Amino acid sequence: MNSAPHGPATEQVPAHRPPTLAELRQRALAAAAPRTHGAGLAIVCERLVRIFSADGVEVQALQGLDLQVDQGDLMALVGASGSGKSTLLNILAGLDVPTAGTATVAGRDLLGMTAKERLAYRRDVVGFIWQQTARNLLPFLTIAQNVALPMQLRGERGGRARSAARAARVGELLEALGIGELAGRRPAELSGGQQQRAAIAVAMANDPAVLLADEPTGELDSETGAGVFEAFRTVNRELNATVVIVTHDPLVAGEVRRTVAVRDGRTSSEVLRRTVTDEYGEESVSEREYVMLDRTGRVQLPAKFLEALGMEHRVAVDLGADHIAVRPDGLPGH
Ligand SMILES: Nc1ncnc2c1ncn2[C@@H]1O[C@H](COP(=O)(O)OP(=O)(O)OP(=O)(O)O)[C@@H](O)[C@H]1O
Repeated sequence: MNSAPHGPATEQVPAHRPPTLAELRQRALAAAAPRTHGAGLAIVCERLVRIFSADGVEVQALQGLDLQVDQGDLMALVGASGSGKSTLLNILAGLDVPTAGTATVAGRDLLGMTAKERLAYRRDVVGFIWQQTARNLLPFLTIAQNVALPMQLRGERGGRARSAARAARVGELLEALGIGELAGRRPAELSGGQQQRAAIAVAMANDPAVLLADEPTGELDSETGAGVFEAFRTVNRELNATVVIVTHDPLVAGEVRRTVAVRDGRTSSEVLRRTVTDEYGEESVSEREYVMLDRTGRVQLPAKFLEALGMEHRVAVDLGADHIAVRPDGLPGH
């Protein structure tokens, strides 16, 4: 998991001697120092809770979710149906407000915004792409007009120079997404994949810091979906957007550097991928699985690991020099 800088680092005191007064003072100062919380991070969620009440029944869609996303990251959020992915995405998009916890996107505190600030946040700081292709674009406007609309809604005056700059931005975005020649068409005259790429252009119109997408390839066949995913890669790489994609699509989840799994309203595990080059210059992708460690020291071990070793109820833990070993209870010698 990514670590956020939490104030000045303190020196570790060897276990065999008690800390000196100077060391204790240094620790106290470090603890009291203002936290550079969120520096270099596009998204920070801590103990995020969202409770829905429907027909007198309470549903805890998010149950203390923690998530940090680096600026410039391209990541996938996966998880079973009902695990809380869309609830999280709606909160990050400013469409819903959490019941408790903290959520910060591009330095904006999502719990402390006025209605006016929330509107500006949704227009300027985040871009959102829905699964339903028809929901992302206004059917009676051309693709170019759809992309220009968020810029016009900013309401900045500036006459001809401003209009020319907007038109140039529309052209650049459509070219970058490979649909420049479709600028004059209406959404119904585009394929599903082209509509989603146009939706990405609309979401990027005001140059948001974060792009959020809820199952953007869900209605597309895998080849078209791969093209749309490539468009996300382009805006991430060339337009510096941090991209978070909720997906069931194994193709998308397998292609991003980081995949975070949500289970029962919490982030439960994640996979980080990096390309490694061996001594013969051959490139391969190395994958490593991580689990979240919460403030009280709880970790949720991957179900497939527990099943593989038949672990349940109680496990034996041992402290090693640089690791903690978790073994099935009742192994001989443990
Ligand atoms: N507006 C709402 N009112 C009541 N309950 C809700 C509401 N929105 C979501 N829920 C509940 O919250 C839980 C999480 O739902 P959410 O849509 O976030 O899951 P999800 O992981 O996105 O699922 P899916 O993959 O099926 O879209 C579910 O139990 C859902 O029924």
